[in-house]
This record gives sequence, C-alpha cells and structure tokens, in this order.
Amino acid sequence: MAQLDGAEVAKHSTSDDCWVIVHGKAYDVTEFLPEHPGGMKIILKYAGKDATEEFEPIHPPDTLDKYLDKSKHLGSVDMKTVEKEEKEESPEEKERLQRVQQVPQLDQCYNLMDFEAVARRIMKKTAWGYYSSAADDEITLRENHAAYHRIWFRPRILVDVEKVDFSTTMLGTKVDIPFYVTATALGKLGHPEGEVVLTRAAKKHNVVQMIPTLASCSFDEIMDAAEGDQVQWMQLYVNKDREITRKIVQHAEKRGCKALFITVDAPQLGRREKDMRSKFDDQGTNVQNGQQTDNSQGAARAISSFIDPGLSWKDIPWFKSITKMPIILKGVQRVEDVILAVEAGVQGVVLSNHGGRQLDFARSAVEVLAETMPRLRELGYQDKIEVFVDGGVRRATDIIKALCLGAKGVGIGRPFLYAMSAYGEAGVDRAMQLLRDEMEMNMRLIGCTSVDQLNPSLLDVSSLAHHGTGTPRDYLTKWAYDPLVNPPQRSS
Ligand SMILES: Cc1cc2c(cc1C)[n+](S(=O)(=O)[O-])c1c(=O)[nH]c(=O)nc-1n2C[C@H](O)[C@H](O)[C@H](O)COP(=O)(O)O
Repeated sequence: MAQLDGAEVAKHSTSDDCWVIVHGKAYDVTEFLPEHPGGMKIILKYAGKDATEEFEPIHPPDTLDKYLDKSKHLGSVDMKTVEKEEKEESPEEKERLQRVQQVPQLDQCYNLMDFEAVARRIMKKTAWGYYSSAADDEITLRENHAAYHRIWFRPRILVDVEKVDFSTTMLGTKVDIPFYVTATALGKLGHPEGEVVLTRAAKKHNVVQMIPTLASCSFDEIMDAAEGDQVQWMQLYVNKDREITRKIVQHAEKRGCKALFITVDAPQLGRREKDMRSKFDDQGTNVQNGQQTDNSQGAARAISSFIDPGLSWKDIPWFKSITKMPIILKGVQRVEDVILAVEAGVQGVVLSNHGGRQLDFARSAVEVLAETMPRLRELGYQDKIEVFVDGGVRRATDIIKALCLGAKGVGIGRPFLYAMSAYGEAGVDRAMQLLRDEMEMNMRLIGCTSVDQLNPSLLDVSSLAHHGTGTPRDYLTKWAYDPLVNPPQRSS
C-alpha cells in the first residue's frame, strides 16, 4: 500500500472529517471524536497533523490497535511530507529547560523529599500538575505525611543489633525491604520510557512493582521489562464492561502477575485542581473569546470515564470466579470494611486514600491501621488477611512505624515518580538505596534486628488521632528567652 502524503492528511482537519497521525500512521478518528474521554478539543487541535507527542504520555502504544476499528487505520504516512509545526517555546518553557540544565547532582539528593524538590523545578507543568495534585484542598495529601509525625518511637537499648535483616514476605513473595512500588498512572508524563524505568529499579532492589491499569506503557511492555523471577502485581480499575475487565485480569494472570489489587476508592476520580489547571493552560483554551471551554478535567478525568461506579461487595465472588490470583482491595479506609473484606474471603487490603487524590479529609492510612489491627486481633482475624498501607511514606521511619502497627508492607508512589522524572532509573535506584540505608540505621536505633520484632510497644501513638492540633505557641520561650529574638541587652 502506497504511503499517504502529509498534504493529503492535512485536508482532513475538521470535526466532520478528522484524520490524525500517530507513530507515522494515519487514522480516521471522526466517529471516535465524541467518545474520546479527554474531550474532542484535544484531538481537533491535532486534526490533519502529527499528534504523536501529545498521544505518547497518555496512551499505551497498543491503544489504537486495541480500541480503533481496523477500517479507520489508513496506513503509513511519508513523514517527510508532513509539515513540522514550528513550536515557539513559551518563556516559561525556556526557563524550565534552563533549570533542567542546572539540575543538582544526583548524589546531592539525600532523602525522598529532595527528589520532589528537584522534580517540582524541572518537570513540565502538566506532568507536575498530574503527579503532585490531590483532591480539593489537599488536606489529606498533607495529613498522610503529617500523621507519621504524630507517632513517636519507644526504642529499646542494649540489644545486639550488629546484624540487621529487614527482608520480609508480601503475599508469599520474599522481598528485600518492606515497601513496593505502588500503581501510579501515566509514567511517560515524567519520563519518555515510562513505567518500565520503575520495573528495572524494582528488580535491582528486589521489591515488587504494582502495574497500573492507566499506565503509559502497555501492560505487556511492563511485564516484558521484568527479569527472571521478578514479581509484579496488577492494579485494576474495574470497567463498566465486565468482559473487558475479565480479559484484562485473565491476561494478567496468564502473563504471571502474582496478585490482583482492585482499586475500590475511586468510583469516580477525585477533583485535582492542579491537574485541571495545567490541562486548561496547555490546551490554550481561550475562554475570553466566548468559546465553549473544554470540559476536560485534566488528565485524570480524561482517562478514567470507563471506571464502574457501580462496583460493590456483590462483585467479589465474580472476581474469585475469574482468577486464582490473590485478591487485594486497594483503598480501604475504615476497619468495618477490613472486616467485610476478611468475610468476603479476599487475601488482603491496602489501607489507602489514593495519596489524597480522592476524598479530601479521608484519614491517613496509618491512622486507619492503628484502628484496624487491634480490632482484627480481637476477632482472631489478624492472620486471615495481609494489611498494607500507602500514602505519605517518605522515610524508613514511616515504614517501620507502619510495620510496628501491623502492616505487612507499604506502598510508595510519588517519590519514585519524582526520582524517575528528575534522574531516570538512576534516580529511582538512589531513592530505593536511600530508604534501604535509612532502614538499616533506624532498625538498629530502635533496637530491632528483623521485621518480626517490630510491634506496637515500640511506639507512642497517643497523639495519632489528634488531627492538626499543633502544640500551643510557647511565647515565654520565644520572646523572653530566645536569644535570636531578644538578644541580651548590655547592662548600662
Ligand atoms: C501519585 C499518583 C497516585 C496514583 C495515581 C497517579 C499518581 C500520579 N493513579 S491515578 O492517576 O489513577 O490517580 C493511580 C491509579 O491509576 N490507580 C490506583 O490504584 N492508585 C493510583 N494512585 C494512588 C497510588 O497508588 C497510591 O495510593 C498513592 O500514590 C500513595 O501515596 P504517595 O504518592 O504519597 O506515596
């Protein structure tokens, strides 16, 4: 079949007749336009043109093969005949590219928050907006990390802590350190290779990677990037069309995924205003000219219209009928639902509020954990289910606190995205190594040599449930004795 000419494709550039080019091939998307989850405007912006750069971070490469009828695949395009759009870099983009040139040396990152600081300065606005955003006023986003600061250690002393081993098992898989890479969508917003960067770093540190439904890479690309007996889990957003969900789950099991994490806290994706704002700007929608603004709610809403808000406990038996993989409910937020999960016969829960991206003012996972484990022990359920937490974990002390309270392990999201976005695989590798070094030191300092010694007696959680009550200002110290504020006056 002769190659299509760029000028020919350019003729099809209206909402009644719309062709786009992706990865050197032309597609007739006219009938698909009204169904596009991200709205029509973003496609029409590239009507008759090459849309690859915009398409790439949001859609796995096999998207068009999977979801666009073959009759709309028009064949390859002679890209030499496609007019290149001269993109004038905005002043902000010029400044950002300068900051990229001045990125700090990787070994100047000493903790996970350093990666966030660098990523914030160098990431594209859309990417930073999507990764960093959380729901509404982002109270829960901040509470997720702050809650760990309300837990204090009661360390043991005079324990021989020369040999420390913090390996453990999660859902039957032996891991070197009790965290896993949790599911976070759209990896290619931060790095051109996307989620496979996390796969390689997870292999190096023998930690598990959870593959997101909404990955930029295709599921098979991420599975293929795994090496040897590397373990990966599948995170699932349940589709309204259960046949699609069945196919995804059974394919994941066939490919060797070792567990199915069903996300249950997102019947609708949360309202993430930073994400919405950046999408709004990037589309150059000019509300001043009275145009109907695109109602795309940012990347999140654009990619999630398929999620079934009707998912409920009555669906669990169906999931157990279509897969032998252990089933874990990700996004449980109260002990009553953990008990229902045990009674529904699932193998685990992740206590999580989606990194604060869903219901604002949901409690932190670690607070729910402190409520849950004593109740499970009362009911004799503590060995019937594996309990994980995620959200706001930024230090090994956070991991140790969660394990002392009874978690099997913790999921970590944004820090690895930021490390990947700023420094690629080397960044994720360093982030994991930093956590490993912190784990070794802090296990020693609390007087433990293995994970099974971690228990609630090592913690003081008496402040944990006190949300946001700071300690009263000690003005006496501040004003009367603080030499920086009131330097001693020379006596006359
Ligand atoms: C940061 C982030 C988190 C996402 C995430 C995308 C990003 C950029 N996405 S989302 O687009 O739909 O919201 C997912 C997702 O695909 N599926 C999911 O189960 N959790 C998703 N989460 C939540 C994630 O699995 C953890 O619950 C959360 O990241 C833990 O908090 P930290 O980021 O503070 O570690």
